[in-house]
Amino acid sequence: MIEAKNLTKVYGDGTKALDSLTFSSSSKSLTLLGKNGAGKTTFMRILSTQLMPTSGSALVEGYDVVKDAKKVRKIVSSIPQEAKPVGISSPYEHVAMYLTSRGLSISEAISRSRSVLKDVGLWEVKDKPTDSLSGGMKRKVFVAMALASDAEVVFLDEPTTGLDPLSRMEVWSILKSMESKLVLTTHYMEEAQELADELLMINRGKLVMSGSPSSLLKKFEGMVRVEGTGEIRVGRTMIKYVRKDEASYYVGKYIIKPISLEDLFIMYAGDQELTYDSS
Ligand SMILES: Nc1ncnc2c1ncn2[C@@H]1O[C@H](COP(=O)(O)OP(=O)(O)OP(=O)(O)O)[C@@H](O)[C@H]1O
Repeated sequence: MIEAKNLTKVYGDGTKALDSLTFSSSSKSLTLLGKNGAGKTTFMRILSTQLMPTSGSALVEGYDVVKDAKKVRKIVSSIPQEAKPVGISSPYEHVAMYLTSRGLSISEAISRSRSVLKDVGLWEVKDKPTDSLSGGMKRKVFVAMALASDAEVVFLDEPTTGLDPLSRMEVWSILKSMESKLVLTTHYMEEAQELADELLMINRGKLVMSGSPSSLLKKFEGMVRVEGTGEIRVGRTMIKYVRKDEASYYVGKYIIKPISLEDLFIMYAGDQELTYDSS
């Protein structure tokens, strides 16, 4: 269970990254969505005890992230967005050392590292210095660490950024097979669709909406997206949402796309108050 009550974070330079965020979730897999700078990483860092809130409270599995920080650290594993491997150490050393630092015996750490490195497809490069691996493979080292941790709650900040489409799908299937609860951030809407039981959308540190992908997409039920015309502007693209039975009018002249989480993002992640236009 993840709970936040009036959670606020003001950084030293006065930036208010979280603004009285109140939210609770008992989902197995929670995905945080929001524009760059919305406050997702700040929220994850507070939940995983890497950052102190300015005010308000947050609980992970019932433990307060400030008062019970040591207990929280025992049950969570966190892979930050900016995580960089130690270049001279191998994937195998990364995973095994991480596990021993979490209190596993050396023999347990060795056997679990071996099995996880096979699972994530890093077995053939397990003894190479991570410096010599590709960017995507380096990212997978951290996925392997999270997977191996067996933590009750695993926080992953943009876990598949930089991975090729096949590797990304492999990582999704690994994450789905994990028993741990997952809290992740992503800018890939297919990833959110694939992994999230529940979405939390944040804008300027405030909760915009939360719910299952299917319940949130009900807002667009019976509609399609038309690109090339309309009032909504995303960069140079003009968009509107019309009812499916009106779509035939646009066929051949405009691009018509089925509704996806991207549309939820377009409509709600920013500051604009947008409305459906079916004229
Ligand atoms: N150490 C810091 N000092 C000052 N401001 C910060 C610091 N870290 C983040 N911020 C600011 O806090 C706000 C929220 O940042 P945060 O990293 O939480 O956003 P985010 O939603 O994770 O963004 P992204 O999707 O780009 O990773 C932004 O305005 C950011 O510039």
